[in-house]
Order: sequence, then C-alpha cells, then structure tokens
Amino acid sequence: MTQAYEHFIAGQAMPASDGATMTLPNPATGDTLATSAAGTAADAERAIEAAHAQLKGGEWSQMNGASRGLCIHRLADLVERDADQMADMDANAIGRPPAEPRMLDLPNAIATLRHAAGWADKIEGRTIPTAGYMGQPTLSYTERLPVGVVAAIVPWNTPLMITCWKLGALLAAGCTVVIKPAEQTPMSALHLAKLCQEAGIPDGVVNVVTGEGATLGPVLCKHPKVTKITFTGSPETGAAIQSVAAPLFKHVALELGGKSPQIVFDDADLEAAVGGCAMGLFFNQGQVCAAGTRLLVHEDIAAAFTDNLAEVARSIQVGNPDQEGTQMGAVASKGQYDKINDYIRRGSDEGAKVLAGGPSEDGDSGWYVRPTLFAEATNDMSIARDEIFGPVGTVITFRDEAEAIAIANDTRYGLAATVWTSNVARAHRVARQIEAGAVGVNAWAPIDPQLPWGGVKQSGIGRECGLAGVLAYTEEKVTTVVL
Ligand SMILES: NC(=O)C1=CN([C@@H]2O[C@H](COP(=O)(O)OP(=O)(O)OC[C@H]3O[C@@H](n4cnc5c(N)ncnc54)[C@H](OP(=O)(O)O)[C@@H]3O)[C@@H](O)[C@H]2O)C=CC1
Ligand SMILES: CCCCCC/C=C/C(=O)O
Repeated sequence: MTQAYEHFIAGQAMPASDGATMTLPNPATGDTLATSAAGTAADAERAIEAAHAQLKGGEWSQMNGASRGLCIHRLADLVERDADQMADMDANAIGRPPAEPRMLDLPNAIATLRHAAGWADKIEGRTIPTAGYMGQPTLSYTERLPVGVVAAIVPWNTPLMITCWKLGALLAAGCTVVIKPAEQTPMSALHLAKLCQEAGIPDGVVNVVTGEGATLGPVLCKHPKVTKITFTGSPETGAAIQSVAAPLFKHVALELGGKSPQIVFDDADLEAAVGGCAMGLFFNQGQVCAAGTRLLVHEDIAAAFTDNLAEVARSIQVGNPDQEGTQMGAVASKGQYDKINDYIRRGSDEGAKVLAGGPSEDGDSGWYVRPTLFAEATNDMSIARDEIFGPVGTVITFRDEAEAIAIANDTRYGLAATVWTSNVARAHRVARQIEAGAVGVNAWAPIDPQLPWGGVKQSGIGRECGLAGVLAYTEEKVTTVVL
C-alpha cells in the first residue's frame, strides 16, 4: 500500500485544509512511492500560529538553556535509534543507495544535534564598559535572545542532514520553527518532528508542512509572525525568497549552489587526489551543493590524472539503489535527469571531450545518469559555469599557481573548494586566496558540526553549524541602567 504522509502541526498529524494530496514518484523505477498532504496557505498559517504560541509565553519560552539542551540531546539519541530507518527514507525518496546517508548524513545529523545541544546553556551576553550617560555612571549589558519563529525551507538532496543543521541550532537558541521540506522528501522531516515530541519538546515548537514551495514559500516568507527564513536550495529560489522577505526586513540565511573548484597541483598525491575528486564529483549522484565539479589540473599531470579519474568514473556501477553492488543510483527527478543530460550534450557541442559517460539513452524506468567526465574544456563553457547538480565533472588545465587561483575565482559562486598539494606553504597560500566559504586541503568538503558552513558571492548569505550557526538564530539586545 502506498504510504500517505500528512502535516505535523502543534503535535498532531493532519491533512491539508482542503484534503488535497500530491503523488511522490520513485526515481529508481518511475512508479509512485508515496503521497503527501498538498499544503495550503491555511496550513502554513496554522503551523506559524502554533510556533508563535510556543514562543510567546508557551512552555518552550519558559524553558532555560540547560533544559533545551537536554531536549536536543534526547532528540539526538532518538535519531540515533532510528538512524537506518531515516537514512532509508531519504535515500528511497531520491533514488540514492541507502549506504551513503547511513555513512554520512545520519552520523552528521546526530553529531550536529549533540553539538547544538551543548550550546543551549552557553549563549551568553556581554557587559560593556561605556563612558556613561550624561555624566552619570551606567551598566550596559547584552543578552542573546531567540530571533523568533523561523521558517526552514529545505531541499531534497540531503534532507535530514540539512534539516538538523537548522533545527539543532534554532532550538538551542530558543526559537520555534515551521519546516517546509522539499515536496519530494517530507518523510524524514515528519519522522523527526515526531521524535521531537518523544524527546519532550513541547508540541508546536517544531511543525512540518508538506507540499509545494510555490504555494507555501510565499506565505512563510511574508507572514508577520515569521522573523527569520533559513533556506537551502537554488539561487533562483533564494532570490525569490529575498525579494519577498527583504521589504519586510526579515532575517534571511541562504545556502545556495556552487561550482566548486578542486585544484590539483603537480606535487599532489595523485592517487589520493583522484579518489577525493571522484568523491567530490559523484557522491549523491553529484547532487551536492559543494560538489567539486571544476577540476583544475596542472598541465604536467593532466593526462595521468584524467585517465585515472575517467577510469574510476567508468568503473562506478549505476543502477537500482536496492540492488547489491550498486554504487550510484538514480538522480532525484525527471527534471534533474533532463537538466543534467542537456548539460552533457551542451558540453560536447561547446567543444569539450567526453572521457567517460555521456548523455543517457533511456529515462522511462528510473532516471539514471552515467558518471561523466569532460576534458579539453575551458572555464567559459556552460559545463564550467553553471551548477549542473549531477555527476558531471569538467577538467580544465592550468600552468601555474596564479592561473589556478584566477580560474578558481572566475565564477559567480563561492561555496567550497579543494586544494590538492603536498606543499604546506602553497596549501595555505592558495586556500587564503580562494573566494569560498570553506576550503579543504587534501580533502573534499570536510564538513563538521563545529565548523561554520556557508558561501560567498552567489552561493549565499550567512553561516550554519558551529557557534556561528547558533548565534545566527539570536538577536543581541542591549540594556543600559543608569546607576
Ligand atoms: N544548494 C543546494 O543544496 C541545492 C541546490 N539545488 C539546485 O536547484 C536546482 C533546482 O532544484 P529545486 O528542487 O527546484 O530547488 P529549489 O531551490 O527550488 O527547492 C528548494 C526548496 O525550496 C522550495 N521552494 C520552491 N519554490 C519556492 C518559493 N517560491 N518560495 C520558497 N520556497 C520555495 C522547494 O519546494 P518544492 O520542493 O515544493 O519545490 C524546496 O523545499 C537543482 O538542479 C540544483 O541546481 C537544489 C537543491 C539543493
Ligand atoms: C561530504 C558531503 C558534503 C556535503 C556538504 C554539505 C551539503 C549541503 C548541500 O548539498 O546543500
């Protein structure tokens, strides 16, 4: 029987106000996977009211930081208990082999919740020794107060992990939330909300509304009781959110796309670089904001590097994620499938050479894309400029360090970058000059709950995770007392 998912508002599962549902496809087969409530404006408003009630005088607003921290710790324990189930929910919804989220997304989500729990009783203010007020001595101090009701708009690629990046931090800060998962991946967010209830987080603190972003997004972004919007997804939707939220002076955090460079110097450990670059390209079918899709390779090692990487790409077993031995599943949707294949065709048309993969031939019984590697490319080609969000890499050669840095920075994005080198001084020198929120040296995308994550340029605004991620859900308020 097809599983039917409903909203989770004020601690209760409920259908859409008009009873409407939507069908969620199985990317691995093209069949129906599940249905979910097709949320209405009224549903979003109901969830916002529930979140607001908890914030303004509700049980949550009375809870101290230590108690909130305990709740988040209990939530982490429950996510750990249900980790495999939740990894499978995320994997099945986007056609991904479950081994990947079991290995990375879930451990990261759990660790992120635990890290955030630790901050809950350490959100401190300052005392500021001013010159006084009109000749009188004063005491000025600040407090970090919860920013308010948060709308958390989440994408489909690593849904639970990204939800926990937002949820752990905002709960630690004392906020409440309406989560809008991607329409394709509501399952793990709904399960997480139920676990919040089991963890003792009062009903109404964490609410989930499912359905279309085009319907629910504007309601969440405009509502006067929503103070902050945290979004991960495409630059286009990020811009749409900004255009709605900016005139209303809402706090907005955006984690958008990328076209991250992986720079391979001629002194790099070639085997490690090939393996790391392959992971950066093909992990989650390349559907990762930090995917290292521009491979900038020193000209002296370009032939050896590309041969080895192409060999890895050809060796990856693509197929139904439920079948044993499958290393890469389907891409998430027909839209993704068409977009990726269009770019692969465009790469060839623009003159780059296909070393592995190429356009797919069938898309009727699952949306499978072959790991694809282009060489003899230049940085002005569309395959080097646009976020493809699929398993497609582009090799571009460089002559020296300055040229590598110039190419790396010649992009509208700035989320992540990797430097492959055995020269320590070069590693620091190059890392410092790259315009990106996070640089890995000899490691692709070394994310960690303690490290701030976010982009520069068109890759976004704001940081998640670590202390910066928690403080982003607070407002600093100053009180001055004339003594
Ligand atoms: N940086 C990243 O991690 C991600 C980048 N992308 C990029 O975006 C491309 C398109 O993917 P797509 O899923 O359409 O990405 P979107 O950015 O459109 O979707 C992300 C989230 O935003 C919601 N949303 C859609 N429209 C609005 C709106 N007007 N207001 C508020 N929220 C809205 C979506 O809901 P709904 O699911 O209903 O559309 C989803 O929950 C990908 O090919 C990829 O290049 C995509 C996902 C993640
Ligand atoms: C090793 C996986 C790195 C994932 C980096 C964070 C991804 C976020 C996103 O895709 O939105």
